[in-house]
Amino acid sequence: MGPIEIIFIFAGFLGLLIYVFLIYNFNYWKKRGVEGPQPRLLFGNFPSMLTQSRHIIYDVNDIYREYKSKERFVGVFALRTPQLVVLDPKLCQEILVSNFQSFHDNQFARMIHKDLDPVIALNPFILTGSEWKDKRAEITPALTPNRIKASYPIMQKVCTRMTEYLDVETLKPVESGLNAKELATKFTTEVVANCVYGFEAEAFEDDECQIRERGTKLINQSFGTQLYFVLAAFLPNITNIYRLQLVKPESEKFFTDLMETAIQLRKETKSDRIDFLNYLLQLQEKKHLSTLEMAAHTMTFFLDGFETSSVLISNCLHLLADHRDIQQKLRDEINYAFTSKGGLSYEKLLDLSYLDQCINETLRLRTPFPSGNKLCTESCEIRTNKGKIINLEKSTVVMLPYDCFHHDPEYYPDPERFDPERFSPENGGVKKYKDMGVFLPFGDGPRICLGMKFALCQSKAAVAEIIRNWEIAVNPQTKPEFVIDPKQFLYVPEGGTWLNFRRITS
Ligand code: HEM
Repeated sequence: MGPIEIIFIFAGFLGLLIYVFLIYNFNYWKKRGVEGPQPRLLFGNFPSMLTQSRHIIYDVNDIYREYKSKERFVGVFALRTPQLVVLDPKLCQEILVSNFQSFHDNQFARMIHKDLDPVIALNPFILTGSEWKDKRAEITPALTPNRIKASYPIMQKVCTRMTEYLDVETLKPVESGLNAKELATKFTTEVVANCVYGFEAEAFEDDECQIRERGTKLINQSFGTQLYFVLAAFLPNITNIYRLQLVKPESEKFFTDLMETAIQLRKETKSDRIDFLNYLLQLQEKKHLSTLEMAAHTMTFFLDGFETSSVLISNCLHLLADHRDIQQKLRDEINYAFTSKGGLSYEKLLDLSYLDQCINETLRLRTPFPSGNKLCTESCEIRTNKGKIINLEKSTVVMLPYDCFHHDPEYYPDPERFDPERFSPENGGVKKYKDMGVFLPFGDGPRICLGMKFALCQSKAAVAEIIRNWEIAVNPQTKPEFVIDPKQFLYVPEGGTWLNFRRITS
């Protein structure tokens, strides 16, 4: 046998091995009697994970629509790894709330290692088991309604700064309009920097604002990291064998230095502002936290807080710009509550029922986190539609497709329509949908979003400020159809949201 033949035989053998490796798991769900779509070689049931030709939630929606009338859940393959997709909101509620002890961790926890990435590993979203419980309890008092109320004057100041910024920007002869997401991110960066670090980020003054840039690029997005995530989808155990540092060392240093400066400044100025930093300093004294631990706490606020809320704000502005009648109705409500002396007080802001409806309808239609991926932490039994009991193995990833529930005509008639009336008090308000388990923008149960009230407050403050002062319209540069950007994890449109602003008050 010559060398060419040997190479051919070797290549054929290797090809066969890879083929067997890719498909040998594909009968995993069949063996257990769980229905589901046929996986494709290499791609499994979520081809978009590899091709990135569309956002993965579109693949999930296709499966949901095909199976939801037949099954409570289906077995799928993320490339080659078995996962369960929940189709029944009642089962979703069980996983999030009543059977929480069997699903208390997030899948993402597998990817992060405390010794390598301490600034993000202490985020409650990442933490697992009792460590999660302790850190969540530690951070919860920082986000009580009283503390949010105390931060509201800061938000109002940032609102004024945003209007000044818009006054200047809208004078510029730019045909493309303004990028709503950019505007919203400037706003949330400034609010979070002020509330967390106690100083200004100068996000409106500086297009290359350091805090924002560093925050957005905190997780290394190199080709190597992306490859690691894809490999982890093929071979989940790789995260135990080869551990990758996700945060660049210079970014970690930037945020710990920032924390040190913030602490020093607060001690020097002896400010008694009841903000997040004030709470952290009390916590540091009580629990002797290191600067790194303090920085990790601020990262929780920062990472979870600025991007998600800016997605909500920009999507809400987009929908309002597209529905001028709803925009005007909202403006009337805001103007009625606004007084020239006190502006829009915290209590009044939270009392604006139509604003609340518009925000909830945006969260339904364009859910920033379109799904939740939970880990089965303790094997348990789940029941199929026909009453058959399936034993779910420990470590199985369970996908909760929030976006699919939010777009299901069975729960929301004419689901693609932006209709804030769905959430009116006369129609049962948001409670009706929460009770049905079909309104989940913030998740539910013991792990429900910790910053929900803060997020709603800052988002409402920004939307109210803009709608009161500006008439907004969609600029033609915005794509007519909202297609989620496949390269983003959150719900943002391809091509961005571009809006025209016309001043109505001076
Ligand atoms: C519109 C804005 C936001 C949305 C849509 C959102 C959504 C979510 C969702 C879906 C989860 C997962 C819940 C689950 O596991 O079931 C979550 C968790 C979390 N969020 Fe938010 N979030 C937002 C803003 C914020 C803000 C402003 C903060 C901090 C100030 C924050 C802090 C957290 C934390 C710490 C967790 C982890 C909770 C835990 O695992 O115990 N979020 N959020």
